Amino acid sequence: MSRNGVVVVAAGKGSRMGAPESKQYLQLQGKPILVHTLEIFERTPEIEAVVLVTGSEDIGRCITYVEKYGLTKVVAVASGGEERQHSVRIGLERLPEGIEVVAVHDGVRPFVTEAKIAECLHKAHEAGGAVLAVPVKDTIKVVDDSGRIDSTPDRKSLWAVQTPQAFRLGLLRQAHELAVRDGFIGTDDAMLVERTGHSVYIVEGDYTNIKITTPDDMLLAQRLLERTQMGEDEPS
Ligand SMILES: Nc1ccn([C@@H]2O[C@H](COP(=O)(O)OP(=O)(O)OP(=O)(O)O)[C@@H](O)[C@H]2O)c(=O)n1
Ligand SMILES: C[C@](O)(CO)[C@H](O)COP(=O)(O)O
Repeated sequence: MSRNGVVVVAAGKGSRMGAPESKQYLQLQGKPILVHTLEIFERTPEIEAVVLVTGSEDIGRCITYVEKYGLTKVVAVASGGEERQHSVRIGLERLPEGIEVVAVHDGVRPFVTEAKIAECLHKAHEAGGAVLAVPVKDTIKVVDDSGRIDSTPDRKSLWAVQTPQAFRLGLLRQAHELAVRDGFIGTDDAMLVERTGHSVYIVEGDYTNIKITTPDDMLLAQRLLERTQMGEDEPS
């Protein structure tokens, strides 16, 4: 059996949510968003170890959640960095020996499915790097600083990427080292791996795998959770 781990990053401040506390700790049906996310990885048989990265002030409550919710796969709770990329790098250092493929997942994406996690891991074993993504539905414009539309890229080639993003561990570590060397900060891990020249592949995901970012997303998340619990439609 292949050995896979996940780094769940949850050290952000949630400024766009504008809530009194970081959004990963907001409650959805009586449980923090982050716990909903961690429970999915707990249930996913392909995942052996979970490293949770959070704010230094939240380490204590995360350890309490690990015990309270029986999150037996969590092997470390680490203190994150200034940017998401720094938090990922810190998490990579806390994985157990022998992990071959690591997934990186946002703590605020609580609707990813076990099946999509498995598909992403499988593709990363095969190709080195794979990310969940969905085809863009809107027409996208490139706009300059004055608000004038500069161009309209062909939608056929545009995908909105999500997490998990899975990579062979050595490759992702090398990509992070290169980014540090060059002073490069990216908004996802695939960007760092792309810079190494290694190919990263898309695995088609679900539109329901949202990143809870703004207050509107909380309303949607509530409805998605109800739907999941009622065993309604398949994810879209
Ligand atoms: N220094 C950081 C910044 C972000 N994250 C995590 O990365 C994920 C995606 O980031 P985002 O949605 O941008 O979260 P925030 O940075 O918290 O939000 P905002 O940009 O609105 O402040 C979140 O789970 C967040 O906690 C992190 O671990 N460390
Ligand atoms: C990694 C990510 O969730 C992929 O969509 C996204 O890039 C995170 O970006 P953010 O700026 O931290 O929201």
